[in-house]
Amino acid sequence: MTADHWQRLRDHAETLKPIGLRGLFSAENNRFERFSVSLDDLTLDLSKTLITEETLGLLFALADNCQLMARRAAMFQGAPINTTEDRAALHVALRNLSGAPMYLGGADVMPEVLTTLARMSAFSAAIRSGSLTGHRGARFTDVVNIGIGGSDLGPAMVTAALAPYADGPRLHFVSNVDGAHIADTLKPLDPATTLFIVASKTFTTTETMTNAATARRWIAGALGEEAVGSHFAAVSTALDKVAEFGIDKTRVFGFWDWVGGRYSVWSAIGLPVMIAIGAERFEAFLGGAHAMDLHFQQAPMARNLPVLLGLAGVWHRNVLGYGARAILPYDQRLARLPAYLQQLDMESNGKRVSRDGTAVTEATGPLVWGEPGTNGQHAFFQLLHQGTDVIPCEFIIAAEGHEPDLAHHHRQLVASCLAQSEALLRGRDLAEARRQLTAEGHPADVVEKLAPHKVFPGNRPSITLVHDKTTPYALGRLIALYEHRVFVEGTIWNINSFDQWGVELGKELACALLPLLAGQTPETGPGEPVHDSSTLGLARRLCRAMREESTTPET
Ligand SMILES: O=P(O)(O)OC[C@H]1O[C@](O)(CO)[C@@H](O)[C@@H]1O
Repeated sequence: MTADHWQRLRDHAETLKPIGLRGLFSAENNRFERFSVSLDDLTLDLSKTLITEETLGLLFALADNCQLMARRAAMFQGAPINTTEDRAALHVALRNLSGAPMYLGGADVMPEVLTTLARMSAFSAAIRSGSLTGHRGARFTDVVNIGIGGSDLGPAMVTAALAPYADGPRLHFVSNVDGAHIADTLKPLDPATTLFIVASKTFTTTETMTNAATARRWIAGALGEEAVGSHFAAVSTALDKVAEFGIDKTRVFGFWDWVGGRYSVWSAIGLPVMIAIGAERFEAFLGGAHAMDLHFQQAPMARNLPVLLGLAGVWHRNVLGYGARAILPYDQRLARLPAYLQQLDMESNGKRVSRDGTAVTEATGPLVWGEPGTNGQHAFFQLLHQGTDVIPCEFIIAAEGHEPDLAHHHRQLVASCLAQSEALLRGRDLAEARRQLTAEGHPADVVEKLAPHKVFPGNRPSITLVHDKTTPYALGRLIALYEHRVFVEGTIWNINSFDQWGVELGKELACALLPLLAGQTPETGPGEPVHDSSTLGLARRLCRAMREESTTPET
């Protein structure tokens, strides 16, 4: 019974709480050796979490009880584990560069995967070399990816992270339907040297279709309708819809319904990344993810990074009751990683019913948020250290930066990262605070007044991930680690991590509101308003101002 496993974990947690994290460190001086695990140069340090070997044993037993190994095998075997959409979740095939067969319903998907990859390589090489040009024969200097969610966050995050490896055209990403996004992006660009990639799995997403139509008008307006074909490419699973938009099929890169949007950066959705860094480095990125796939499949639980990271997440969420996790990359170029992981984690595991549709009995995905360190330290770390909620922090740091001339910056970055996790653990008690204030020469009354404010409770958990350098390979491996972590947690919670029904209702209601904002009277059902009075009131209020704005003559 899974309930017994939860109970054992909760009973065990009660025995650890009075000891606390600091207590564990005082009692054992080799926690780092015991609770950190590596895959090549990637080290996962769990020692600053409230765990012991017994904790891990209980978590492994829970994982066994939840059939983690069988579920993992089902994913790699292409079983339709996304049951509500009757689809496999076989994104791992996209980084299987060995080409060893991977089956979906008895058919090997690898030939198609490798063919698409080869087409992407040829296309990106032609753009990078300038052999494929715009309508007027000019080389493309700028590429604008139009997409949202998984069709934006992955390539945008990876392109920024791997900027030191970029030697192709400049990349831009437009996602928001707010006209400001595309307007600001296009302002400095020259239509003659700009290529658009319209990226949408479904090719129906309103934001993307609206932005794509605006981009199309921009090209047609500047270069003529006949130029459109030379300035657009598309990435989609809906090839018929792409054809309707008017993009030539030689410039369309497909992927498959067994690739979820938030798992798609490895597919043709990664085309902008390939254009920026070249096919060889893109393949290194895939190679890093593949190494993590093999590790996830082969390593025993006690050495398995995704299993350990996932179970630490479950321990924090369900047993210790922490509702959030902070993602803190000490790497400015990983600034979009928290946003990327928000979609990966929260769209996957923000669920309230089990796989069979019954209500879950345990809490599921936590709130995921974050910012790069050290900026976060000067903003929200106050709450992490002294707020009333405990938020487990996940620090990510490379041993080496990409700026050899600025090694002293990197030393400060590393020192800050380590100091934060140390401070969270260690804290500062009242006596220490008093001693410090006295040593600073404050009079006794000031010491008494200030000391409580200078207390840090400590005992706050954190996880640290370290690798040598954020190379394409290391980044691929890191993202795949987080993907599998989400899978491990979703398996323990017995939810479907691969659907996203929760995004639908808002989309439907937005469609229903559009006529109202265009000044039409909403239809009402028998005796019932279609919209609640707040939504209706706000819509009318906005509508009035919108019309006034649109009729205001330009000055
Ligand atoms: O690639 P598409 O089909 O435009 O979808 C974009 C995003 O929208 C979502 O469906 C959520 O609305 C995501 O799952 C997806 O990544």
